[in-house]
Amino acid sequence: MNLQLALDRLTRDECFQLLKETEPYVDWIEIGTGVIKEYGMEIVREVKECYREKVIVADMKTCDAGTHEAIQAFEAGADITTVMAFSADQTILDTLEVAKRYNKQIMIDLLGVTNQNRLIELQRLGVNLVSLHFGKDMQKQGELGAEQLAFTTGFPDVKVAVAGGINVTSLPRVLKTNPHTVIVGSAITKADNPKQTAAHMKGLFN
Ligand SMILES: O=C(CO)[C@H](O)[C@H](O)COP(=O)(O)O
Repeated sequence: MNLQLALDRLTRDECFQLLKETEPYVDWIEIGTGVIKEYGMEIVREVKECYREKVIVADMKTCDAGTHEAIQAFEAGADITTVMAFSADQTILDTLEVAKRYNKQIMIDLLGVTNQNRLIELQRLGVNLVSLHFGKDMQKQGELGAEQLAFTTGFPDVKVAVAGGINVTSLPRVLKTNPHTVIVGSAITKADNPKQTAAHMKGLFN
């Protein structure tokens, strides 16, 4: 099981300071969508250069122009780039094709998808990595519940990453569902002691 640290709503310096402190406990590093919007692909390139042994996830949240955006992410050094599940099938197919060409991966973000039929379709298109994502704004009205966590049950061939306000309290409940990857952002990045929090959370994986 991987711990993916999501770097969102942070400056470049904050990203690198957080990585310096938490790197031993983190398996995958996500450059958040807002951080990419602020600093462009250059920050993906810089993080990969500093952390070559880590899996770098560029949270591009691509929903169109899939070929172009997947190439942008992989050329910058991302190992995985994200694509929204509601995108046209052609976008999903195009990004999968680019990933194959670069020997990299696509993570499909299920934000807003409530019908399992889309997951069936995605699997048929060749998708094998998804993120079960309870969005930042949805978190204002609740938290990732058992119903959302059960959404990918019955898809043993699909690797599932789980995201959305996961903290020290909710992590044990998430871990019980045996996800491939747990994505944690603010619980670590906004913690008084990010290093201690990352170490504690990673410790719960064992
Ligand atoms: O994709 C994201 C926001 O769009 C975040 O990466 C994801 O929600 C994890 O962050 P947090 O733990 O703060 O919710």
